[in-house]
Amino acid sequence: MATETPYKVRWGIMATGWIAEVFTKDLLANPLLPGRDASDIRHEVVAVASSSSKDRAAEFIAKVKAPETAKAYGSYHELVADPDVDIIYVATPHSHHFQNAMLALEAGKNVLCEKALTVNAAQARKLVETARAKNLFFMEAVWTRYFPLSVKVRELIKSGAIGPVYRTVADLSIGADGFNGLVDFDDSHRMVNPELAGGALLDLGIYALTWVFQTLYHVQPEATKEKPQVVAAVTKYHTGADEATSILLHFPQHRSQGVALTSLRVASDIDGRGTAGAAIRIQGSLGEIQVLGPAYRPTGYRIVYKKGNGKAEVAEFPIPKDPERDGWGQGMFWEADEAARCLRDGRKESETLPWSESIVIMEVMEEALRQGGVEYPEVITTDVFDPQSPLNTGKR
Ligand SMILES: NC(=O)C1=CN([C@@H]2O[C@H](COP(=O)(O)OP(=O)(O)OC[C@H]3O[C@@H](n4cnc5c(N)ncnc54)[C@H](OP(=O)(O)O)[C@@H]3O)[C@@H](O)[C@H]2O)C=CC1
Ligand SMILES: O=C1OC[C@@H](O)[C@H](O)[C@H]1O
Repeated sequence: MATETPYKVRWGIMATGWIAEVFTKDLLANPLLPGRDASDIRHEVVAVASSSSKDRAAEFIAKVKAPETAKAYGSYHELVADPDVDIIYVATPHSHHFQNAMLALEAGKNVLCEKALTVNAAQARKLVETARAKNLFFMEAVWTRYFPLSVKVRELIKSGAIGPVYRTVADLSIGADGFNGLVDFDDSHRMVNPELAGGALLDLGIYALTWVFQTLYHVQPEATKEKPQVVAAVTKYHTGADEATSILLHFPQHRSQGVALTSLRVASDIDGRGTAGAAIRIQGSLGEIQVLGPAYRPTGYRIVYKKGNGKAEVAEFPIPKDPERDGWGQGMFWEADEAARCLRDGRKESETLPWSESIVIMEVMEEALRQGGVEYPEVITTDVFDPQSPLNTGKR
């Protein structure tokens, strides 16, 4: 039997922080491991750029054990100009995403951009317009959406397994109270620093919204797609960023409601052992799906039926670990595989997280932050692209 030659995608990594490392190691993990079985595509890391220095990019390449042939750049401008790069993974703080993703798109590069996609909806719309005009692939890197578990949950909902879904309650809260009025992040840290678009909602609440959206909005038929009405409660931290945000989402035509919660101080999983119960409950009239584990990296689910006599169906979804790469594997490779397949098939957006849905989610977050009076500086909220913005040149 003839074997298909895998489609090869050449990645350029923009930035060298925490998530850049996690994602790049996932790119380098064996795609054939059971549970992933991606025999049709291959990822290559061909270049890495750091706005700090070329040395930092070189250190990153060595640290993640990328091939020695990978090029190290000391600027984002050099990376986007590299003709050997097919797609750029933007791994800067969300304050930078608009300018950095525009830099790549304007240079004719496909883009996978970390969450939160942008700081506001106007920036997200501008990126989508640019990708469309330039016929480029563009996707928000909400990795959770591409987990086999998420795929299965969406299938269960569409098949009517728990009846019509009327409510989803989802929480991602990390228990980082400092017990001194502060939280466990310095004021300069991107989690709470308004200059880096800090705050619980854009960083963590987006995962709670991901569960509300993929269970209540994504599954709606196209003909009756309905944006939610939004009511939010926001507690501001002394830096001006939100430390806790709770959002009620109402889809009146579909008679459904979502509750998306996030907090830096309390925890979804207070003892780290799941004793507090599922942080995500997808509630239908015949039963409910309880998603286990953190909202960003769920580990399994339990389905409890109304007439189940107390019995629950439980399914676990382990993340494949690569024994040849120090047991590495975080589950970010599934989104990378989706990006690769989109490039191979000439698709410019992923059906799993279409451009229009990323924009609606940004609209919801913008509205919640507006209701809470959270404001960010002009340099990170503008939707005017400036290749020489300090966000692109790294001049901090
Ligand atoms: N999907 C997921 O699970 C996760 C996603 N994220 C997302 O990834 C993005 C980056 O987060 P994370 O990796 O934790 O952040 P880090 O602070 O660890 O890294 C960000 C990198 O961006 C570059 N950068 C450029 N300008 C600045 C600046 N002014 N301040 C700080 N860094 C700058 C730096 O790389 P260099 O100097 O090389 O240019 C830096 O190392 C965020 O949008 C976050 O929401 C984060 C964690 C998990
Ligand atoms: O995206 C994320 O997921 C994991 C969290 O720990 C992290 O703060 C966040 O950025």
